[in-house]
Amino acid sequence: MKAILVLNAGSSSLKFALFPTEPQLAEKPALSGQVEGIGANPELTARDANGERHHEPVTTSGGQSEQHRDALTHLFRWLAAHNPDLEIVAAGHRIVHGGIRFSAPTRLDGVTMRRLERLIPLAPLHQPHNLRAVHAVSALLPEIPQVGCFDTAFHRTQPAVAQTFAIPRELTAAGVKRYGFHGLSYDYVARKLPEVIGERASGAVVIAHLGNGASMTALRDGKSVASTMGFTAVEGLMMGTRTGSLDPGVLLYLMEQKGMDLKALTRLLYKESGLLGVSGISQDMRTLLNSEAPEAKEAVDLFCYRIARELGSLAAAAGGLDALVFTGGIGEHAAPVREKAAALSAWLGVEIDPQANAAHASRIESAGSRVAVAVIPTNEEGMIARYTAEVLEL
Ligand SMILES: Nc1ncnc2c1ncn2[C@@H]1O[C@H](COP(=O)(O)OP(=O)(O)O)[C@@H](O)[C@H]1O
Ligand SMILES: CC(=O)OP(=O)(O)O
Ligand SMILES: [Mg+2]
Repeated sequence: MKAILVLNAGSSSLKFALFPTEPQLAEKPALSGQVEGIGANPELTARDANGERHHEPVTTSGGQSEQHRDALTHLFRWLAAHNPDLEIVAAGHRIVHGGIRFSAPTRLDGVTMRRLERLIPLAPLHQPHNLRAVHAVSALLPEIPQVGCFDTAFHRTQPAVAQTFAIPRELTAAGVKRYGFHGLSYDYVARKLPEVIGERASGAVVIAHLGNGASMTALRDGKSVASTMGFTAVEGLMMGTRTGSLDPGVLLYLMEQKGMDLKALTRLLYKESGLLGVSGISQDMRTLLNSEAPEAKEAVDLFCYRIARELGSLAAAAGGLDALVFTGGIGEHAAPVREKAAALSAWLGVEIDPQANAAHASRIESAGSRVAVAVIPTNEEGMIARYTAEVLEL
C-alpha cells in the first residue's frame, strides 16, 4: 500500500494518520492514532480501517527530544509490522506558524526549515515539536518528500485592519501582526459548510474551534476575515491551560510587583491558566463537566462567556451572523458548552434545539432560530493529506 503519512506533533503527543494514495488519495485514513504521554510514559493507540483498536507502550529512554524521536521510530516499526506492504511515499506535517512568508502548503527543505525555525519563539508550545517531527522523518526516511501545512495560511485573506495591532508602524512592518491559527481546521470546515448549511455558507459565518487550544474565526464567502488568535496562539478565548486575551497591564504588574520573569510569565500564560487555572482541577472539559465542584462550574461558565463575547465581536467583523459552527473536541462533544454559549448569544438570533444539541446532530438550531447552528467534526489530518498530495502532484 502506497500512503501519505500525516503527522501533527504536539508537546506531549504525536498524532498520525496514513492516507492511501492509490488508486487515488483516500478520503479516510487506513489507520490513525497517536502516541500520547511523550516525556512521561509514552503509549501508542491506533484504530485501523476495520475499527479495530491497538494499544501498546512505547519503549524509550532519555529526555523529551529523544522520546519524540523514539516515538517516531516506534511508530514506523509498528506501522511496518501491521502493514507488511506499506510504502510511505510522502509525509505531510501540521506546522502551526508560517509567519508572513508561508501562506500556502510548502515542500520542506533545508532553507524552509531554517526559516520556520526562526518562528519558534512565536509558538513555543507547538513549532519546536512540529519541526522536530520533520527532522525525525528526514533521519529515518531520508528519501521521502515532506510538506508543511500551516495553521496561519488560511487567515492570510484577512483585511489589513484585522491583522494590525495599534502599535508603532515599524513593529507592524517587522511582522508583529495578528496571524490567526487553527487554519487547517477552518479550511476543512469551510469546505464542508455548503453541504451542511446550504447557501448561508457564503454569508457571515463564525466557526468556533474548541479543543485544547481554542479560537474562533469569522468568514465571508468562505474566507477568513477575522480571528480571535493573533500574533501567538495565546490570544482570544480561554483555553485548556492558556489565558486567552489578558489585559497586558497584568503582565506589567506581575513583572514589576511580583518579580516574575519571562520564564514565569510564559508558564503562566501557556501552562497554568485557562480551564486548569480557574478550576484548580483540570484542563480537561470532560472532567470539569462531570465535576460537582463550584470551581469547575465557574471555569466552564467563564469559557462559555468568553465564547459569547467573542461571537459578538466576530459578528461585527463579518457584518452579521448567518451561521454559527462548532468544531474541535469540545465543540463536537460538549453539548452543555454549546447550550450555554448559545443561550448567551440569543440577542444575535441564536437559538438551539435541546434535543438536536444533546444528540450532536449536524444542525442544532431550533425551528425559530434566525441563525443556523451546526456541528461539523473537523479533520485537520485529511486536509494535510490533500495538500501534501497537491503540492507533490501525487
Ligand atoms: N465527550 C466529551 N465531552 C466533553 N468534552 C470533550 C469530550 N471529548 C473530548 N472533549 C474535550 O475536548 C478537548 C480536547 O479537544 P481536541 O480537539 O481533541 O484537542 P487538541 O487541541 O489536543 O487536538 C478536551 O478538553 C476534552 O475534554
Ligand atoms: C494553535 C493551537 O492552539 O493548536 P492546538 O489546538 O493544537 O493547541
Ligand atoms: Mg487541536
